[in-house]
Amino acid sequence: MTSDTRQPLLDAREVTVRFGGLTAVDAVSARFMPGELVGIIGPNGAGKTTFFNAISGVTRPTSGALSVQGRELAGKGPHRFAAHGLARTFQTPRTFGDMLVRDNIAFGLKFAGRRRREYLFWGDEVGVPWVLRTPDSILGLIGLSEQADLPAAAITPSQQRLLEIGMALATRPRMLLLDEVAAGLTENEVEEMARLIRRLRDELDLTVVWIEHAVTTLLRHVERVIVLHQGRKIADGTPAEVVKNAEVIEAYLGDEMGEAEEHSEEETTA
Ligand SMILES: Nc1ncnc2c1ncn2[C@@H]1O[C@H](COP(=O)(O)OP(=O)(O)OP(=O)(O)O)[C@@H](O)[C@H]1O
Repeated sequence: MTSDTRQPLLDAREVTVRFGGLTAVDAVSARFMPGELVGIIGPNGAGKTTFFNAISGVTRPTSGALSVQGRELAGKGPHRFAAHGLARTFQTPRTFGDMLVRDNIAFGLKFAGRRRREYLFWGDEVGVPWVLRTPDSILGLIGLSEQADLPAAAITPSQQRLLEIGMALATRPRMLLLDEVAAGLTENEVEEMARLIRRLRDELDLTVVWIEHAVTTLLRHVERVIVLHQGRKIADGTPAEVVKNAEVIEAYLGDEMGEAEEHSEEETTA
């Protein structure tokens, strides 16, 4: 891999999270550069969500360092991470069911509006990309315009996931952490979701980190993938590199990886 001398948007160094005697995340280091689309995979219980929780301030790491755009944030709460441009989704969408879809987005925008001036990445309101300015423009971006006036509880599970992404975008982040946003979706919906994620990254110049169980889909859409196993990072590279990694095959073998390899070969020969 070529070395990148720019400042990472997020730099995790030797991050460890222990729950009693269990080490859920074991000295994981990873750098996320501006504009990158990175996947995180690993078997159940590998520590993916716990790592996400650590890098978004939801869980305080037992040890290790975390800097966001050069600012040291390990030990700070989720609001500080959000104020520095991180937004995330959760495995179970956290939308407000009684509120209208549009008002759920407005709630996120209110948070962005309260952010202290020094943390405004777009300089000022005028610099905010137009697609992130109003609830309706955000709903248009994620394809939920027609559902704007429905209570959030009335929309389908796949639309709930889109809404959660919309709420995260409303905070006008620089980095978007997606935790299994394709879980429970049909194959077509998963592909649409993947296309949306790429488009958001491209149009908004976001850094996106995406955990997903649908490994084959993930590997087709990300440029880099990190593999966790028993809390440790066992691989970090392009999808083509990772699917050939002996430790990954051993730890995470399965039809999924074989299938993914076939796809990545198809793509490189296409
Ligand atoms: N709050 C907690 N208290 C105690 N143990 C926890 C807690 N959260 C996670 N764990 C444990 O930490 C380990 C890593 O869990 P984590 O949810 O991060 O894995 P994961 O890779 O996201 O798994 P999955 O793919 O099933 O979502 C597991 O053994 C889990 O049981």
